[in-house]
Amino acid sequence: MNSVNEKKVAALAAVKYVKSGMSVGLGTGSTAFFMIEAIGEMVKNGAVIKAVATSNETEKLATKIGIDVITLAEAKRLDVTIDGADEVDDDFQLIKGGGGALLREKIVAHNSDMNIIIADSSKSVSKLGKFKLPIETIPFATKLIKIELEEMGLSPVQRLKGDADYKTDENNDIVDVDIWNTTVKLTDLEQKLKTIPGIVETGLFLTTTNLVIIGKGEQAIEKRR
Ligand SMILES: O=C[C@H](O)[C@H](O)[C@H](O)COP(=O)(O)O
Repeated sequence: MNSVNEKKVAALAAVKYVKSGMSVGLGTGSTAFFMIEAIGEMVKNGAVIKAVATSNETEKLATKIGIDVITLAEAKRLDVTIDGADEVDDDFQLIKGGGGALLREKIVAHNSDMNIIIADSSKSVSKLGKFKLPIETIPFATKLIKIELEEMGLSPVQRLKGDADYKTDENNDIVDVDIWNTTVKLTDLEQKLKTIPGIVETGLFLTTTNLVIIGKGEQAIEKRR
């Protein structure tokens, strides 16, 4: 079975945790797409769902299919958030932000009672870091941050869109770094990166995930923290 179908299998298994009356965080990306579609179906069938979107792209899609999108301030707290990941390890640690949505995703995850990560089997890894770690930076500081990241041995590359700098929904830059060979513990690395002024957020999600659902063939494999 190809990864697209595995994404759908995982997404549909996750949507079973969504009940009418809940406030739901909607993730971003090609796996989250199937979850948003399925929640749209629930709404069509009468479920009352209030949703907070983790990106402009997700907001557009959710609104188009009739999901009531509210602000995080209006929701205050979310019952559950369902989101994808670029990599997930056996300790429920993630790399996210391949699609540039890591900042809002991390804020929404932080404000959710339950966080479910959905992914196809290719995203499940024993060690994070084959996927480059996205770091969101303030444009004023990006060039100098890149120098610091270079000195840390992280081989930073600023993300581009065509010939121009890639911009996030918050109009920030993304610098992708290579953490595969880093000897620093991920929690320490995260802490260190966050002390550099101008780094807004990293795509390391180390503590927020409660449940991982991996689509493997026709099966949805659930792993609870
Ligand atoms: O910025 C994007 C998000 O973190 C996505 O959830 C992540 O990149 C996974 O996306 P996809 O499901 O398309 O592989």
